[in-house]
Amino acid sequence: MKITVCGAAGRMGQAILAIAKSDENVKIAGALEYGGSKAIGTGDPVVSSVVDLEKFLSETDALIDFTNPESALRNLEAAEKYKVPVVIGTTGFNEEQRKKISEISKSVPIVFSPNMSAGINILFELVEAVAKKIPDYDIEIVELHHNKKKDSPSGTAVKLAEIASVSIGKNICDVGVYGRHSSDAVRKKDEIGMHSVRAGDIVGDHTVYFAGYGERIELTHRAHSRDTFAAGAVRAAKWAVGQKPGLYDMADVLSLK
Ligand SMILES: NC(=O)C1=CN([C@@H]2O[C@H](COP(=O)(O)OP(=O)(O)OC[C@H]3O[C@@H](n4cnc5c(N)ncnc54)[C@H](OP(=O)(O)O)[C@@H]3O)[C@@H](O)[C@H]2O)C=CC1
Ligand SMILES: O=C(O)C1=N[C@H](C(=O)O)C[C@H](O)C1
Repeated sequence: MKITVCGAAGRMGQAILAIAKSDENVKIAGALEYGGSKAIGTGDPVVSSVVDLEKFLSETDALIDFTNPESALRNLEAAEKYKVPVVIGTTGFNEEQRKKISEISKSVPIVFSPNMSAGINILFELVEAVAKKIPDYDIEIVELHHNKKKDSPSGTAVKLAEIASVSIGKNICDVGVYGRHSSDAVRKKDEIGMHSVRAGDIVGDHTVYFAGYGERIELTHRAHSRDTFAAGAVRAAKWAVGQKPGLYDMADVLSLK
C-alpha cells in the first residue's frame, strides 16, 4: 500500500514515516511539507513541497495528514479530487471546518480522530460508561502536552468533553468551561471544566475526573511515545483503503463499535 504523509517534517510526520519504513506492506509515495519549509529536499525519504500534492496523489492509496486545520482542509480537497482515502490526525478544527470534512466524506473515506492510540479510544468508552452511571458527579478534564503544542484544549480533551456531556444529556456548548480565573468562579452544577498544561516534552496525558462527596474516580491515559499515534495512523490508512466513502473514526478501525 502506498501512502503520502502531509506534515512530514513535523513531530508526528517523522514518527509516521519511521513506522511506515519499518512496515514491509507500506511504501511511502510522498513525504510532503508546506512550500517554504527548510526540510524540503532533505531526509529519507526526501521531503517534497505540498505544492506538488496532486502529482503524488495520482500514485497514492491513502493520504495521512498531521499538519494544521487550514492545511488539512486544503490537502483533503485535493485528495477528494483523486478519490484518495484520508486519515486526518490534525486537531483544532472549528465547527465550520468540521462540517466541511463531513461533506467531503460523502465522496471519499475519511478516518478522522483526534487521537489514534488504542488506549484513548478505550478511554472514550470508559468515560461514556462512567458518566452514564453517575451523571450527578462533577466532571473535569485535565490534559498535559509539550510546550510546542498549538491548540488548546487538545482535540482529545474536546472529544472527551463531548462524550461526557452527551452521556449526561447535555450539550458541551452549554456546559463547557475552559479554565477558571475569576473571583466568582464557583462551579455550577453541570459544568464540564477543561484545563490545559503545556510543559517540556510531555507526549500527551488526559485525565477525566468524576468527583462526588467523599470520593472521586480518575480515569487517566498517558502516551509514552508518539509511536502509539503513528502506528494507529498507519493502521487507519490500511483500513481506509477499500472502504466506502464516509466519516469514520478509530473506533471503526479498531472494531470497537
Ligand atoms: N490524532 C492524533 O493521534 C494526534 C494528533 N496530533 C495533531 O497533529 C497535528 C500535528 O502535530 P505535530 O506533528 O506535533 O506538529 P508539528 O508542528 O511538529 O508538525 C506539523 C507539520 O506540518 C507542516 N505543515 C504545515 N502546513 C502544511 C501543509 N500545507 N502541507 C504539509 N505540511 C504542512 C508544519 O510545517 P511548519 O512547522 O513549518 O509550519 C509542520 O512541519 C496537530 O494538530 C496535533 O494536535 C498530534 C499527535 C497525535
Ligand atoms: O499535539 C499533540 O502532541 C497531540 N495532539 C492530539 C490532541 O490534540 O488531542 C493527541 C495527542 O494527545 C498529542
